[in-house]
Amino acid sequence: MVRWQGLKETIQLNSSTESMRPTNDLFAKKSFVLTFHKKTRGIVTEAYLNHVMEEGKAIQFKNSTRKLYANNKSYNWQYEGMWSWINFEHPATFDTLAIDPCRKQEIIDDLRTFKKAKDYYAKIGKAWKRGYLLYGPPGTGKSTMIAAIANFMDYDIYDLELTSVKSNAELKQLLIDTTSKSVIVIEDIDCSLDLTGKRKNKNDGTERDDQANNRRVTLSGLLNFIDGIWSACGQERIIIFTTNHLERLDPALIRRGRMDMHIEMSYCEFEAFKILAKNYLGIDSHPLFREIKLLLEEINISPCDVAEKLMPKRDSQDAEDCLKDLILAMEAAERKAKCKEAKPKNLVAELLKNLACFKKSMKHLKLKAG
Ligand SMILES: Nc1ncnc2c1ncn2[C@@H]1O[C@H](COP(=O)(O)OP(=O)(O)OP(=O)(O)O)[C@@H](O)[C@H]1O
Repeated sequence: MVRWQGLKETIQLNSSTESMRPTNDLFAKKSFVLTFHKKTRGIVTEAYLNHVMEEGKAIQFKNSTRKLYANNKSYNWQYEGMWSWINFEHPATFDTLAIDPCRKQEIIDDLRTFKKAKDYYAKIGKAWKRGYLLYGPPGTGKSTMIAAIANFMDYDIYDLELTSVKSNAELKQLLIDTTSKSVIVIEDIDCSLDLTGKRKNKNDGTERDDQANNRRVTLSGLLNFIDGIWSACGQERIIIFTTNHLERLDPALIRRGRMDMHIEMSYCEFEAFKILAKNYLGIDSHPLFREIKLLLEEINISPCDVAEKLMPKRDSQDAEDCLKDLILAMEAAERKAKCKEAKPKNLVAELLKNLACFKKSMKHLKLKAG
């Protein structure tokens, strides 16, 4: 039987010992006293205290605020370090993420397995890291997924802006300066690195030929970043790429082993809609759900656009008003899509009409000439 007792002692600092602090400051010193029977000394001082320390560290890590890092430009490293950070306080979780529930469970299972797999990775001789490729149209939840993963794993996020990195050597330095238990993210990877070898300016889309200056990040530099020998310098890391254009990525970059899991973030389907309705309106069902289900089967609407409609815009707007707003928006989108589809048909009809007119005139001309 052990007994813990918390002690709090108030100490007065004097100016000679703490010269940087004002005199007569009062500080509280906290400690704990552990009392146990001498028969249990062996167990308490070894197994029990070790267990308490381990648990304490785990709780401290869980409670410590996670950080969101961004890379600094290299000419500032001397003053600012390689990465700047702010507290990471994104509220997204897997509960609030609107994707197909089976897919969601698969991702959660994968992350859980990864977290426990230190010995397994050591056994198979691989660095303890995993790559995820998130692809899909804008507003389908790729950034939200990254936040949910970081929250689920309790990891810091390193948001790597590739267009600010001048060379492969810099990229390696940045990698070395990241910590374990982290998610390293390169968003919109197709916009940051042209896989033919030229990099693009993210803002205006123009190409910079950095090769001439020998100052560029190349595909091989990036491949080394993901799984070269330096990539094993940290433990327990997840690397995530996002893109709106999967087809623009070099297969070498996204092959299994580099990007282990390819996750498609798709337009809103009914199961995802139900998660959004639960989050935004607090409802599991409604008579209008049937109509919404049918519309979702017909049109492509991003979860981002659905979420926007489900958000009440004024106090008097209830769940039904929001659902009606969503239906109106989807009906408008459906009409627009039908109009687009109809246009080529009209063009063909127009062409056929013109052709008939042309034939008629030719016949007329021939008759005249005859
Ligand atoms: N699947 C989703 N689940 C929950 N919320 C979502 C989802 N998709 C989009 N949202 C909402 O829409 C907003 C935009 O989504 P997000 O930034 O994650 O999309 P994205 O796919 O990263 O877009 P982009 O490709 O333009 O960067 C989010 O703030 C979130 O509120």
